[in-house]
This record gives sequence, structure tokens and C-alpha cells, in this order.
Amino acid sequence: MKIIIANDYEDMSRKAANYLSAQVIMKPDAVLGLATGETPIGAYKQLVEWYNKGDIDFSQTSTINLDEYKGLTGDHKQSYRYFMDTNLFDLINIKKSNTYLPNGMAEDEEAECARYEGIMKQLGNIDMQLLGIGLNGHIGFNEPGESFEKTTHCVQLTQSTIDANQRLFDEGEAVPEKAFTMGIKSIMQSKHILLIANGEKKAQIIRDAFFGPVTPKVPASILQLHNNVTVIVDKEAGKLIKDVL
Ligand SMILES: O=P(O)(O)OC[C@H]1O[C@](O)(CO)[C@@H](O)[C@@H]1O
Repeated sequence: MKIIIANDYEDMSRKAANYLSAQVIMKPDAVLGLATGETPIGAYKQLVEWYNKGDIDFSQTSTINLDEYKGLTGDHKQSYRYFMDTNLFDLINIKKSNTYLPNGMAEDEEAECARYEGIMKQLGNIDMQLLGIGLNGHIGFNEPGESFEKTTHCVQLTQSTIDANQRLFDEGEAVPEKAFTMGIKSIMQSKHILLIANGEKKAQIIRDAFFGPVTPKVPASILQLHNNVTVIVDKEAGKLIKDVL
């Protein structure tokens, strides 16, 4: 595992974007696993900037996202499809038909999970998987539990995740209680995993996830068993790991 402590959010974002763009430059038809949340917004902005300068070409690239809320349409402002379209896909030359997210409106949960697994099988292993981390250690929406869920599944979100995400919804608007998420196995099968985190509130979970026991109670801790993980944190998120580096 490689841990990089960046100076601040901008530096973390630029470093993450560097890894992602290098992947696409080296392998134009790369499969990128992408994440939503506040953390990756800066990295996506940086990629768009480099794309506008003519430095990266996404025309052959495919992407597959970690998760999607159940019950939100792709044009709902809080859906992850909308997030990806507005923060990245609509701003670069990627083919929309090569961008995949679970369908939040699917009624048959099992069928939707099977469809998503099928897409992953077709795409092959993800070349580079970008991850954020939840305050409780979730990756994608793999919430803390008794075992590591391996494949795509529909989860009941924990109250702490619902509360953490409430800030992004309009006042009085309910946060969905369920979401489709890629499983731990697909994440672990990625060839390279890039996890980013910033801010003091992530400091404790960064320490627990990467220097504590591997346990489904901290889903991100499984990444300790992957042989190609790069963790990029800003100084604040990295402040409790300085003594162990
Ligand atoms: O980047 P944020 O907004 O802190 O979110 C962290 C994690 O939480 C989620 O947004 C889901 O709650 C993930 O998609 C993300 O990786």
C-alpha cells in the first residue's frame, strides 16, 4: 500500500487526477471504476481542465460506478447518474453508452443486481478504481456489517450514512434509505485502487481502515489485503497516521 499525504484538497485532487489520466493515456480503452460524493469533485474538475487543454482523450474509455440510490431517476439532482453527468461525463468526450451506473428505478432488485454483475463481467476487471470513504468506513455503499458482501446488492443504508448525506438534499427532502452498490469482490478485483479522503473528520477512519484490524465492521479495511492500493489524503485526514508511516 502506498500512502501519499497531500498538502490540501487541491493537491489531493490533482494527484488523484494524475493517476487517472495516466491510466487513460497509457491505456485509452481503460475501464475506470468511479465514485461519487464530495471528495472526488476536485479530481473530476482537474480531469475536465486537462481534457479542455487537449491532454486527455476519453473516447475509448469505459466507466462503471460504485453505486446509485434506489428510487431516484437519473435526472434527479441527487442521483449519482446526475452527479456523474454534470461533474464529468457531459464535460468530456466519453461516449455516454460506455458509462455505467446501477438503475435506481429498477423495481426488481435481484434482476438489477444481476444485470450490473453482467456488465462488469463484460467489461472485465476494472483497471483503476477510485474510492472515497464514508465516516463509518463504507466503500461504495458497502456498509459495516458481519461479513463482506461480495457482489452487487441492494443495501439498507445506515442511519449515519443517511444523516451524513442529508446535507446534499433539499430541506425536508428525504434521503433514500436504500441503494444499489457494487460488492467488495468487484472492488477487490480492480487492478489498482485509488482511495482519496480529505478533512479532519476522516482522520480517525483513515487510521482504523488502514492500520486497524481487517474486519467487515470497517469495510474499507479489506483494502489492506489488496496488492495495489494508493491512498491519497490531505494533511488533515492524514493527521492520525503520521506516527505509523
Ligand atoms: O466524499 P464524501 O461526500 O465524504 O462521501 C464519502 C462516501 O460516501 C458516499 O458518498 C456514500 O455515502 C460514497 O459514495 C463516498 O465514497
